[in-house]
Amino acid sequence: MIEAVGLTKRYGAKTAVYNLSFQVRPGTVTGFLGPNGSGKSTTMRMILGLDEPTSGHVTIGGHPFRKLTNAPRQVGALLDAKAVHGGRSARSHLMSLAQLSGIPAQRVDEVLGVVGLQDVAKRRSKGFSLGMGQRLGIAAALLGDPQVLLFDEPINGLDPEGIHWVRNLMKTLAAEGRTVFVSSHLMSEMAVTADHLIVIGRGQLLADMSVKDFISANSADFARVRTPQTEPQQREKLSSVLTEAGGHVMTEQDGAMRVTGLALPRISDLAHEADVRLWELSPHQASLEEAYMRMTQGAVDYRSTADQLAGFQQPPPQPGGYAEPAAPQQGWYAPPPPQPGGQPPFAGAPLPGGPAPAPGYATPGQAPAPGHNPYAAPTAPPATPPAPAAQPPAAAPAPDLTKSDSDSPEDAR
Ligand SMILES: Nc1ncnc2c1ncn2[C@@H]1O[C@H](COP(=O)(O)OP(=O)(O)OP(=O)(O)O)[C@@H](O)[C@H]1O
Repeated sequence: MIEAVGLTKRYGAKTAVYNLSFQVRPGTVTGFLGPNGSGKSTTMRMILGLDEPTSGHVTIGGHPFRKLTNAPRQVGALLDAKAVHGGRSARSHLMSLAQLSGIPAQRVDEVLGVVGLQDVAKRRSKGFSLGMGQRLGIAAALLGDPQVLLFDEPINGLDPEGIHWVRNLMKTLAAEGRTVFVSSHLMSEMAVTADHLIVIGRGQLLADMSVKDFISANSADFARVRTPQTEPQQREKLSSVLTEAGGHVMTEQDGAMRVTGLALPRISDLAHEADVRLWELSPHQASLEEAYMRMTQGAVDYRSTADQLAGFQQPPPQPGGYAEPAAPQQGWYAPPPPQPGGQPPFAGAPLPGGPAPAPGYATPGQAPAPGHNPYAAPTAPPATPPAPAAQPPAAAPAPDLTKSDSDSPEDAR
């Protein structure tokens, strides 16, 4: 088991990870999710003893990584697939790692087979594609047949077949009782790979829950209902009627109502009885990706200016309910409001910008709901979220045991 307690890492004025506490248990795939720059790699480096926490601590099987005896046999990691001497063949790279840890040569051939690189084992890795490099990195992580495995964005650069393979590999490793901790910024991928999720934003814990709980909290069907924008009293009237009838009504950023607990025909009948005109009544299912984006929207460091203009830069969710928009905006899924002449005002991709986090989640600066994380006692986060670094990150290198001054052809054995 991996256990982090109050883990904090500062690089000068930049707080990369703040007061992070979680457990990663054996026998499950735990997804580590967060937007770019949220602190996933920094956390993984601290787990692997490559970065020293500013405060707090993290252990593997009860011990700090650096205190583990023959660590490569206990913990395997893929942090940076490019941390390979390009002049060496895949086999030679793995052989050098194996020899450093007293692992027999036979195991090198085994893992080459597991990752499907046996036919290119003698080719120099500098000619490898991104996907082949990822496979070689995964082979290196598996070399010591460790009980604990960490993978930082393992599906980067893989084709669909490769992604499918990584997904199954993670599940198989977990089914063997191993602890599997895998980072990603793709909720959709983690939903089909992981059993448990740890979500961070700006270095802070946003959620720690099973994928099952995440799905049940976020996949509910709902109806999107819109009344004429010019007549807000119609919306108020319908909202009261729907609530009285047992529906749950929330207001989306663009002023539409998100209604759960009532079937569409019933909503239509109630609107008709209340003499309220509808501009939209449509069925929807909240997507996991949407829920994840909503959860992390206040914690995204890097965002396209085009996205900001288009409305990604919404105000953070309001505690206890959906934010009331200052002015009607385009919704996530909805077709544009009817225009004179029937022309949509603009065409474009659906825009996030959304409602409050689902129950059980924390907004940045809050601890997640109790019951999900044993450490989730309310904490006092920094008054303002840590600002993005002025400089691009100077990522600490993964341990590269393969560096050599030689780049001779003999290396490609
Ligand atoms: N050595 C360093 N010196 C200064 N700042 C750093 C250093 N390493 C990371 N950071 C900063 O810490 C923050 C977290 O970075 P980290 O690489 O851990 O995020 P991440 O979630 O892994 O991002 P990504 O998904 O883009 O890989 C970033 O703002 C980054 O700029």
